[in-house]
Parts: sequence; structure tokens; C-alpha cells
Amino acid sequence: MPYHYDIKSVSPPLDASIQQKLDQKTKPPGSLGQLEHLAAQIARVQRSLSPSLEKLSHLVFAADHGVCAQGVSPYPSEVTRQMVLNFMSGGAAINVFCRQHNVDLTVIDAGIRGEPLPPHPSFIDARVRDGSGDISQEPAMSSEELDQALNQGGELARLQLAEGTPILSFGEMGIGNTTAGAALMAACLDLPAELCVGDGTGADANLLVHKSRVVEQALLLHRPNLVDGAAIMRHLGGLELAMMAGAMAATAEVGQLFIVDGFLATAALLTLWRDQPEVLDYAVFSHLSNEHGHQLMLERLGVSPLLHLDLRLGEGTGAVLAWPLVQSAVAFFNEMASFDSAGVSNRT
Ligand SMILES: Cc1cc2ncn([C@H]3O[C@H](COP(=O)(O)O)[C@@H](O)[C@H]3O)c2cc1C
Ligand SMILES: O=C(O)c1cccnc1
Repeated sequence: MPYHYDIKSVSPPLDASIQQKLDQKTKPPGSLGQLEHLAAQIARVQRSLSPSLEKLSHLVFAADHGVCAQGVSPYPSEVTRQMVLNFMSGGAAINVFCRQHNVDLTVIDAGIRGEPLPPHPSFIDARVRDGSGDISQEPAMSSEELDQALNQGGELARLQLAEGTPILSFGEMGIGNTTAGAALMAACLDLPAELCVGDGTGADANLLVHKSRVVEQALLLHRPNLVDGAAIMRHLGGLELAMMAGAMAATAEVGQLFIVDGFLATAALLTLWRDQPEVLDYAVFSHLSNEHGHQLMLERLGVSPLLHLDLRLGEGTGAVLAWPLVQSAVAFFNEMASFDSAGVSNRT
């Protein structure tokens, strides 16, 4: 069954008035570049000429990947759990950026291997199973597990939105997940593995070739089953990526925006987009990751990211770094004077 969320394409009744408001600002038309597109997107999604985005909440989904058994990452699987403990004690890059920008951070165990993690105020145990299946040998998860991950992700997003946060961003932690992400990309965009596989946490040339082979093997094994975006996620994805897709879909269903991080977040989104392209109306693309396949993903989606910082970290770091720009888009749209109100002469 493909994804079947109730996501409404944002209809354009306000488009002319949004453009008019942009063009009346005291600046040459289009001179705020991508911020103008962003302001228009926010106004369109909120169906308002006075949009507001007061607060961002960030959710990081974490899970382990069975495909690590194939030696696809330079780091051991245990780093997933260790990094989640680091998130809890506030020492990871995502903690620093969330603190800097006053963003609420919640970390979710979607399927970390081993014992449950200790309780913590910003941590939620929503584990679906003990790590995903090795995609080169078996599906990443069963249909029931996919549903559970999607539902949990959706529930968590809806909870944040119900508490009054009008925009969400999502990150991931899962050693081995750039291999899963490359497989999702290859399947969703019908591309050969080598165009989709990248360095991840720092693969050398040999590891890169090996990752490509592992992705090819996974594609070959599951090919007959890769009939839609949801099936692609089930067979080739991961528990944290499925939970993130569920959270993105739920946010779009509620009619709110979400900020997309790099390669992995875009890979999760690609599976949704395959079945429900209208989800893109609600997605703000934060940055171009240095992970090899990301540029091609964004090209295929026909979107331009806000930042080019050569990041290749994940955790949602690029999404949170882009948050001040999203706020700037809202601020200029609401606060900048018009030619009329400021008594500035418009072009003749
Ligand atoms: C210390 C450390 C912190 C991280 N934070 C995010 N990732 C990132 O790297 C992982 C994917 O890369 P690969 O597929 O090569 O394993 C993911 O967990 C991702 O979020 C990290 C990776 C490491 C090692
Ligand atoms: O862009 C990303 O999401 C990314 C890239 C490398 C490693 N982890 C995440």
C-alpha cells in the first residue's frame, strides 16, 4: 500500500496578493532572492498575509541499521547509542545549535540496539524493534513495523504542533544510514547505486565501492517489491527514517511547515514525495549536504536549498542552522515598509 496521507496541495488564492505585498516592499523586485520565495511559501501555507512562526521544535530520530553487518560505515553501530547519550547530556552539535537558537530538542529512540536508554526529560522511547533488518539480505522492517514507525512519528509531530509550535524540523542518528539513504534514493529516483552512494562519516575509495555493491545487492533483492514510496521505505529504509517520514507527513496533514535537513532527511522525504508529491508544498529545504547524492536529489525535486555550508553531519544540524533565515523571511514580509508607507519613490 502506498502512503495515503490526507495532504492538501496548497492552493494559490493568495498568490497575487502575496506577490503584490513582496513587490511593494522598499527594495527592487526580487532582490531578497530566495527569502522572497520562502516568505511566499510561508504565507501560502498559512493562508495569511501576516504569517507568524514564533518557535521551532526539533525532533531527532535514532535507530540502528542491520546493514552495518556488511561493514558499510567506518564507525561501529554502538556510536548510535553513544551519540544519543551525548544528545541527552547536551554535548552534540545539534544541542549547541538548538541552544543557540532557542529551539526545543526532543530525541526519540526509534530502534536503537540493546537495552532501553535511561529516562531523560527530552528523550522518548518509541522503539519499534532492535535495529532494522540488513537490507542486503532482508527487508528493513515488516509492514506492521513500518506502520508503527509512521504512526509513532506522526503522533510525536502532532503532539508538538498541538502544543503550539507552528513549524518542526527533523534530524536523525543511525550509524550505517547513509547506505540506507542511498538505497532509498536509487529506488525512488530510479538511479544506479554509484550515483547515490557517498562518503557518509568518511568512507575511503574502497569503502565507497563496497557501499555501492551493498546498495546494488539490496536493490536487486527487493526490486520486485519496490512498487511505491512506502514499499521502498519498508524494504530499504530504516526505523528512524520511517519515523521521520511519518512526522513529515503528519505535519503536512495538519497544514504546517517543516524544515528538511540534508541527505537522510531528503531521502525519507523522497519516499513520501513518490506517492504524494503535494508534501513538497510544506517542506523548506535548509541546506545542500556534502553527501554525494544530495545535489541530485534536490535537482530531481526541483528545489533550491537555503545554505551551502559543506555540512555532512546529519542530526538535523542544517535545518536548525537555517531557522534564523526562516525567521528573517517572516520578519521582512511583515515588518518592511512599502514604497507608499515610507515615501520612497518606486521605479519609473
Ligand atoms: C560521532 C558521530 C556523530 C554523528 N552525528 C551524526 N552522524 C551521522 O553519521 C551517520 C551516518 O553515516 P554512516 O552511514 O557513514 O554511518 C548517521 O548516524 C548520521 O546522523 C554522526 C556520525 C558519527 C560517527
Ligand atoms: O546530509 C546528511 O544528512 C548526512 C550526511 C552524512 C552523514 N550523516 C548525514
